[in-house]
Amino acid sequence: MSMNKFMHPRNIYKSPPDFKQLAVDFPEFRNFVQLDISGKVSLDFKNVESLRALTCTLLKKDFGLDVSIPLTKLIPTIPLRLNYILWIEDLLEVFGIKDPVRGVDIGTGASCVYPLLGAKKNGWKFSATEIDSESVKIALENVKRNSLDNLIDVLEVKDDGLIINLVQDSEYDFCMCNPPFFSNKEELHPFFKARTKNRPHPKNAFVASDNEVIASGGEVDFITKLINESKQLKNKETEFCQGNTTRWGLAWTYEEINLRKAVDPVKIKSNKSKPPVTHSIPIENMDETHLNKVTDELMKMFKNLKFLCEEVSRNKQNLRYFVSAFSNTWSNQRRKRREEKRLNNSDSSMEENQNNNDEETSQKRPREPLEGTLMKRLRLSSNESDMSEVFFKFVLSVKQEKESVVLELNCQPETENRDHLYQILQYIKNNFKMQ
Ligand SMILES: C[S@@+](CC[C@H](N)C(=O)[O-])C[C@H]1O[C@@H](n2cnc3c(N)ncnc32)[C@H](O)[C@@H]1O
Repeated sequence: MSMNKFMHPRNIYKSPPDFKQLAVDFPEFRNFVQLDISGKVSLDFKNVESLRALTCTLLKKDFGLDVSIPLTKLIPTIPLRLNYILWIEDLLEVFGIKDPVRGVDIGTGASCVYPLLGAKKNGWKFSATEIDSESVKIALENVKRNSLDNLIDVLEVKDDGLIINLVQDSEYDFCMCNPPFFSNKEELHPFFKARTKNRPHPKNAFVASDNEVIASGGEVDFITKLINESKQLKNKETEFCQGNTTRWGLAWTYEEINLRKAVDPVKIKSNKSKPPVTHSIPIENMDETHLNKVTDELMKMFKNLKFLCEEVSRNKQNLRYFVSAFSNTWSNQRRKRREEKRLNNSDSSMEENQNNNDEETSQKRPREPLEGTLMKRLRLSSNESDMSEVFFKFVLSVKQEKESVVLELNCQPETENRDHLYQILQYIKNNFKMQ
């Protein structure tokens, strides 16, 4: 739950749910928790039934929703789904749209989670589309069980258009979508889309039917199709859309309105109070390739430092990344190198000793320092291997200016440490070599 600080400021799950209290209050949840000898209650996130129990219990406790989802269908993570609803609330506020609000949810799934949340929490009306007939049936039952059929229409659709048929004769204030993320079965592997092999293993079990998460062309084609359809509907009432798989949100409008006024998930994460740490790399005869050359060099450096680097946004003049470090791999580099060199030397002479069984040489080397050296090596390697917890996280912007590329580093509030930021920038300055 260390990622909770990334959540929307109004997300009630910024403080993790109290599993103990949930187990006391909800017997159906109690069956899935473990109690250790210290009295701590935990949940096995790798178990799909436990995840379903958590989802259904949170929906019941926090929204009064009674939802049933078969284990063969996508089990929505409620804190993330709530994030998107809150984001839409913010966008509607920017547009000045108040009751009655009417939206479309494309691919609502068996849970019908977004319409149920939006209708119950805010009284929004929804047209919820779904291509999978089994999911449509279950979604309809979920809507009915919660007496929300006056607000939510679940529509079974064909794969012949996402909103084009829907929006022909009705008006909507927004259109949202959590698209099928993958384009084929191979992509279901957790590392397929990872930009680095260092990405930690997912902590949660993943279950969904193939149709729910696979569509020809994956999320990019799905959203491209949606954008193209929305262009055709430009003068109709399509205001914005959200596409989301890995917590990325995409919103657009044809109105003269600055969507940035709404809560920007990236802005939430960056540190607004302190200015970024910056460094300017002078470039002679700047052209459009230089920005990429600089970022390529930075990525190589970050790979050496075992950082996890995720691109957040990209345009011709500006690239932005979230960078996570899992231990301090950047400071005292010279000392670490010296240490390693010394270890290597001592290792090779130790091998020589063993191979040659040269009594004289072995007598020259006392035992004590050797043990000390081995211990140091253990400490170094254990420092570097734990990828499960983020040690330090920052935002890196790489901006092309007239005769330079400017780097801006900014702390993420949850691991705020300006010293780390200065040290990492110093490491970059010391090691940056433009090819
Ligand atoms: C990733 S799931 C999202 C389900 C749910 N909205 C959620 O967030 O948990 C994508 C859903 O889109 C549906 N889908 C795929 N193609 C579609 C299409 N052309 N029109 C409507 N729904 C579609 C899938 O069946 C699946 O239920």
